[in-house]
Amino acid sequence: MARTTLVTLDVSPDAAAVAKKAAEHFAATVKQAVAARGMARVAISGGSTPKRMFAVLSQEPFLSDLPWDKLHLYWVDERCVPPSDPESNYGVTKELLLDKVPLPASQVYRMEGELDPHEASSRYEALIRNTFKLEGAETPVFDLVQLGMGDDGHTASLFPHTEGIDELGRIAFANHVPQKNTWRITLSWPVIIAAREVVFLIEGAAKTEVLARVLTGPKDLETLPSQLIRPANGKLLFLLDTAAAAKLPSPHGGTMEWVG
Ligand SMILES: O=C1O[C@H](COP(=O)(O)O)[C@@H](O)[C@H](O)[C@H]1O
Repeated sequence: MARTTLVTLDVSPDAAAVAKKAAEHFAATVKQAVAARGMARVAISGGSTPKRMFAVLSQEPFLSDLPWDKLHLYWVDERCVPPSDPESNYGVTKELLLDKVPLPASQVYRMEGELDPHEASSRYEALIRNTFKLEGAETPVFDLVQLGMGDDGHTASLFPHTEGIDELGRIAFANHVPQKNTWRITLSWPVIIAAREVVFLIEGAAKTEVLARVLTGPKDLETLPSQLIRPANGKLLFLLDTAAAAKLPSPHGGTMEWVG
């Protein structure tokens, strides 16, 4: 059955402005979760896009203003490399954010990219089960999941035409990505869409075409895994720069109904 998602397109003039918006949205969501439930559980992505946001979050006003002691930080996906590798999503976050803010190390839950990917993903699933105190087949509900999108339409480490697109039962799993000749560790899309708040951060001209195809083109989940992200709460936020938004029906921002 087709579902309608209310999509909010928030378009900023450049990448620096997107980073500021993303940091403000992160902070507001964390504070709201802490007020409601006493803690905030956030899953962040890697790649290049969130780097500027990490730098913004590591400075004032966020440095003093965020309830860092109540934040529990997880990852959406990880590359199969040690944390010291420049490709490590955790490593990048550590350098730009974690080393600069008073977030307790015991509340930072990284994916162990240095291990065998199957073992690492099983350990991550167990860690999520334990920290969320899940029972049976319960799905974890993150307060915020931040996503990026590759210029091939992938999100998290759900790449086009990979087996991970069909993974419904796991919380985290190892996905083989033949086009990159590598494995990745990733949350499954049913876990991502169960979050209370899901946001995509997307910028740059390399993403213009693919973003328009994801939001306005025919449904093709195998080719465009980002189309899997239709949150259970029926709403989805895109923080974009003008380059990425250029081929959308409302390139300056607004709302749209995404039916599929
Ligand atoms: O490989 C990845 O790519 C996406 C997008 O990355 P970007 O460099 O284009 O921002 C990212 O969201 C994902 O977490 C990452 O592992």
